[in-house]
Amino acid sequence: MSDAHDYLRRIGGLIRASRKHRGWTQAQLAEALGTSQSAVNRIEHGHQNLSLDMLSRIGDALDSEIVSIGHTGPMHLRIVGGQQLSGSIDVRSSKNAGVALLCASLLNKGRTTLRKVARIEEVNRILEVLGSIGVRTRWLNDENDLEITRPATLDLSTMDVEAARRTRSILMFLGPLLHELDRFELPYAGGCDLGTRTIEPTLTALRPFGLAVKAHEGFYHADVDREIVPTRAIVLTERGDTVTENVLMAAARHPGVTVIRNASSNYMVQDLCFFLGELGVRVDGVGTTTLTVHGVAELDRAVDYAPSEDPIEAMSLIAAAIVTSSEITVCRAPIEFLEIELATLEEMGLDYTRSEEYPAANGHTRLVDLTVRPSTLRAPLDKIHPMPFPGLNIDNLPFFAVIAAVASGATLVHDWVYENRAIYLTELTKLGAHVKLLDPHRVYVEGPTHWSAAEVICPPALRPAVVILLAMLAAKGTSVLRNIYVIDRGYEQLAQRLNLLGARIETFRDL
Ligand SMILES: CC(=O)N[C@H]1[C@@H](OP(=O)(O)OP(=O)(O)OC[C@H]2O[C@@H](n3ccc(=O)[nH]c3=O)[C@H](O)[C@@H]2O)O[C@H](CO)[C@@H](O)[C@@H]1O
Ligand SMILES: C=C(OP(=O)(O)O)C(=O)O
Repeated sequence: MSDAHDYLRRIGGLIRASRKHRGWTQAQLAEALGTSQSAVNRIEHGHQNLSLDMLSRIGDALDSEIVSIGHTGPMHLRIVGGQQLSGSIDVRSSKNAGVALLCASLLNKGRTTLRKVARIEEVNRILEVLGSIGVRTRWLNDENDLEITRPATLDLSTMDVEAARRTRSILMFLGPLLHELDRFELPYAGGCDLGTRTIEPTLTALRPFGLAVKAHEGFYHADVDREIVPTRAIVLTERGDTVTENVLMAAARHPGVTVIRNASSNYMVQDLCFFLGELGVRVDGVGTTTLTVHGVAELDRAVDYAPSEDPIEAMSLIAAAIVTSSEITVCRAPIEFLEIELATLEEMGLDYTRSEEYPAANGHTRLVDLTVRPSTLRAPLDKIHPMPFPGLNIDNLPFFAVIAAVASGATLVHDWVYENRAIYLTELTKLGAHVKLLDPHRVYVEGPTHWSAAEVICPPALRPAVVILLAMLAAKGTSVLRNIYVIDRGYEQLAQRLNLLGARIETFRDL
């Protein structure tokens, strides 16, 4: 086969996958392009030469950047650091609520509309999985509103296993699926590589709903015994987010009252509770560690919900202002989920102001605009460590390493949660920081740092990768950050949005 034909065949495959992802037939795509169904068929099989104009029209019609770019090699960033940033930036909706709500849409026989969903790779993977099992999803506009319509019966045999394996969120199919399938399989979950991330608490917590899971050869094999229903409160062995969300989703369609104790009250869990409320499932105790769910056997409503802003993105932007010594206003920051972080930063000497509070589109979450100004920071007296909400968020902890690097003095950052995340923070030494790994859970950071530009490959964990990017923004000269898929998993157009604040970041791929 010639190179050109192979290339056309690969592009055709991408177009076909993209079209199916949108839930379109060849005829529908043909109509959108003003061509015939047989032409689309030829394109998808690589039997038709494609002009750049046609490729970009297909990209527009299918809303797929991959097609308009036409190749899929890893993406990298080239950063000219040392620029001062300025201006204001809106925080987008959260990755973690986005993926939870996509999974929760499976509970609803009616149409689900989610407003301003983060258009990130993690969401794309779940959309691919949903599309592959027969769920129709459609981006409605440039605002990232998303419509989800599930079929009466789901066909798991056609699941896009490759997409499923790339996200940890696939675990959140367990709760919704146990209501409609007696037996099913899900591939092992992926996500950030942070050392062993157990799923045992999830399996234990779903057992009272009759779910038994055996892990075997890359798949979780699930069996549901409908005779078994919860008879007492479900006590979580860990106050985890995913486990809490799974139990909430299982309880939502269990006709009766389910009490969940030691529940996470973190931001994505709260968004899920509010969404369930819109679906007709009352959840008492939102924001506390005891949730009482008044389940309803059949959920069938046209539901419209706007997940709230991402506290981790807000923290990332605050950290960007701090390390580049810039004045930035971070608008729409969910203050309730940033209070400990801000109190800690205030103690370190951060000069910032916050606006009056105003409600998020979900009507519940409290937002503020935060203006962060250049400050001279000192290391905190005590170690910095995360706790379940309302503590300092574990996903915000890595940002304290790069902030500690610009503060004078020594800071101990203690990540007791993950077996293998702190280790990635030592990559900051490549940019001139003094970061010492004391043991797998603790790093010692000595500042202030004289940053120097470097070339680094993204560690396989989202937040540490962003931390490296922030250090590159601070380092004078040109840095290169390779393989940024891991960042795109959780942030929407981060480089482009930082550029609007005055950063100089260019995206490129290997040829
Ligand atoms: C899609 C999503 O929402 N992902 C978030 C979710 O992942 P997720 O809920 O999947 O988090 P994990 O289940 O991996 O839990 C995090 C880690 O904390 C440990 N642990 C957790 C709670 C506890 O009370 N004791 C304890 O030891 C777990 O063993 C695990 O090692 O929560 C994590 C912790 O907030 C966040 O980093 C992730 O961004
Ligand atoms: C750990 C994270 O994500 P995930 O659970 O998707 O791996 C994160 O958001 O930092």
